[in-house]
Amino acid sequence: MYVVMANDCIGEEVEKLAAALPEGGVLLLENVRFYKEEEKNDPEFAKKLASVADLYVNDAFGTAHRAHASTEGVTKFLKPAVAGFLMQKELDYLVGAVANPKKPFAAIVGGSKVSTKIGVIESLLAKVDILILGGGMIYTFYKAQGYAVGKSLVEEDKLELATSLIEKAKAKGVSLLLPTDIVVADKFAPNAESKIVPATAIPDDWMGLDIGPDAIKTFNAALDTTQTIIWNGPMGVFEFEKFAAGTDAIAKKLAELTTSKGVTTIIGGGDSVAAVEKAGLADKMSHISTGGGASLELLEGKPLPGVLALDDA
Ligand SMILES: Nc1ncnc2c1ncn2[C@@H]1O[C@H](COP(=O)(O)OP(=O)(O)O)[C@@H](O)[C@H]1O
Ligand SMILES: O=C(OP(=O)(O)O)[C@H](O)COP(=O)(O)O
Repeated sequence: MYVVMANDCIGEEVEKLAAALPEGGVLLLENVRFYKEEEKNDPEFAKKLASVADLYVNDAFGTAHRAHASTEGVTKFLKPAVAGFLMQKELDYLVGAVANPKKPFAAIVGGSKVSTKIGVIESLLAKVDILILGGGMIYTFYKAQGYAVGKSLVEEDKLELATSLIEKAKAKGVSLLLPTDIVVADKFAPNAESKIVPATAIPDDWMGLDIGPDAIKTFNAALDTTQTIIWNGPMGVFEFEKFAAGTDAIAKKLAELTTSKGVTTIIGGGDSVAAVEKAGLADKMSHISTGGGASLELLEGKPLPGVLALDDA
């Protein structure tokens, strides 16, 4: 196959290379973000990008939440403007499976802070049967319930929100599961001292960095009852080997449920994807999203400008 790369994404050289492209050839352009006009969604820049093409296929799901010149502006100058195969798969899973899931449907939400996941938790609460929480955000939930959390990560200004999310789950009949035990560390370091404690008995001067073995057992038993699972955010500080067990266990469970029971498993981008890839289980899941921010916005129910700009099929 004839593939050629240009040193720019607009201009004379690009025009010449495009004009000389043989049937079936590929012209790869330089990164559009080297121009500030890209992120500003400058119409003149979008027009220049469009000038060498006849139609537009957007397969960059990871940037679909951005209204930039190459994702949104360019669609005003090229028709048809359509989704590529990857974009279609991302939308089928993240919109389709979540809007119309095989039930029971569980969501696992982790990661560092509750503040960055409020939208996704609230949106999923309206759809799931089971909501499993892990990662750094759980200490805000524990503190809101009056537990001592030692030096664990807590967002003091989100305590009321945590209480209201627990109440919302109850009102909607969603089974909200918080870990019953925790792996605590004496410092935030890969070689920290660690021990397993009940979630209700985190000692002063220690911090929770992973979910414990009882929590893993309970979470696994809940996941065994499901048909669809969506996962966003690691269960602990998985970058440190010593605190990766909870995240690895969830990754293994999802892989097993997908292959042996045909459960639909969707990994929603960012660090959870990195964790699944690190565990070598990426090809076992039903869908691994290529967009961190984009998948989160979709799961929050926000429209993506890069998708809205495309023509209906
Ligand atoms: N108990 C914890 N304390 C502090 N940080 C945590 C804890 N559990 C997980 N994290 C951190 O959360 C980060 C991922 O959070 P986030 O960016 O919200 O997830 P994602 O990228 O999957 O959406 C990881 O770097 C991980 O180390
Ligand atoms: O890497 C990307 O997204 P991700 O880190 O959210 O997966 C995309 O390129 C979007 O990046 P941006 O947040 O700089 O627009």
